[in-house]
Amino acid sequence: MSQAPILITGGAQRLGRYCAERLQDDGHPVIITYRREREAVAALRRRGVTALPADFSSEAGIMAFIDALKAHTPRLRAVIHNASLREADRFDEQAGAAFERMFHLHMQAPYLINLHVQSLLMACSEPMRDIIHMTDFVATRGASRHVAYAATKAGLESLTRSFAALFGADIKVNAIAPAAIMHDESEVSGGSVPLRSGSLMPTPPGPGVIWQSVRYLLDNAYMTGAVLPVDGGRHVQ
Ligand SMILES: NC(=O)C1=CN([C@@H]2O[C@H](COP(=O)(O)OP(=O)(O)OC[C@H]3O[C@@H](n4cnc5c(N)ncnc54)[C@H](OP(=O)(O)O)[C@@H]3O)[C@@H](O)[C@H]2O)C=CC1
Ligand SMILES: Nc1nc2c(c(=O)[nH]1)N=C([C@H](O)[C@@H](O)CO)CN2
Repeated sequence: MSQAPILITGGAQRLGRYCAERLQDDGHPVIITYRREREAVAALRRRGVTALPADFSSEAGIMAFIDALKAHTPRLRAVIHNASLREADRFDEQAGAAFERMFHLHMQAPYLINLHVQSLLMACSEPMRDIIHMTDFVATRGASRHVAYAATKAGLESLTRSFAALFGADIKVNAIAPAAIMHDESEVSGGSVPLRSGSLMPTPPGPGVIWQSVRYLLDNAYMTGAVLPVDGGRHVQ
């Protein structure tokens, strides 16, 4: 039987795209989600990646994606919850809506998708099945200018531990908590000066360090409920 696919949400750019391409290079069938049709999505399709449209900014959008996913495949090897929106806090009438968007994306989507894909993961006959949550260093530390973002990422980190306990030995559930991995175009005005993340190590390292972490978690049969701090040492500063 051919290998079961690996789903990466928000896999059309940056970290998600890099990992989608490496997983495919390793022989895994890959499914990504995207919101906006564009050349990057077409290029991934040309490589043989399946691209499913999904907008996780509402419960209805999340449930519509789950239905589309179940119609597309009867089983999954892994789910990587990568889709994310890092909105700065607002102090106007839009503050609640911004929080709600990040709640839906960082917490409700992983929660509902995990509950509904349990049967797809259990239909995978390979030795291991995985869920990986992309959280953030600030989930633990907090962030004065991204309060809602950090709080919803902290919620995702809690979901990691809860789902690990719920799924036990059947499905491993782990998180990766990065810091300053790639330039965020909105933060680098003009030049290409690397972001100073305040970490002990030179930044930004690029997406390869996240790919190494994903590969490690997929291959390790004895890890669940863990959060890997891929942050250049910031968590000890
Ligand atoms: N980059 C970094 O240095 C760091 C990243 N992280 C985390 O790692 C992960 C990957 O980071 P990065 O590659 O920079 O992420 P991006 O900011 O590039 O976002 C990834 C994808 O999220 C998707 N997305 C955004 N909103 C929605 C939505 N409402 N519904 C569905 N999909 C949505 C987008 O898909 P599309 O554009 O196709 O619509 C986008 O391609 C994220 O979870 C991020 O929080 C954590 C710390 C540092
Ligand atoms: N969804 C995203 N989350 C995060 C990003 C990003 O680009 N998209 N970037 C970071 C980095 O830490 C960067 O902002 C450097 O400070 C955090 N999360």
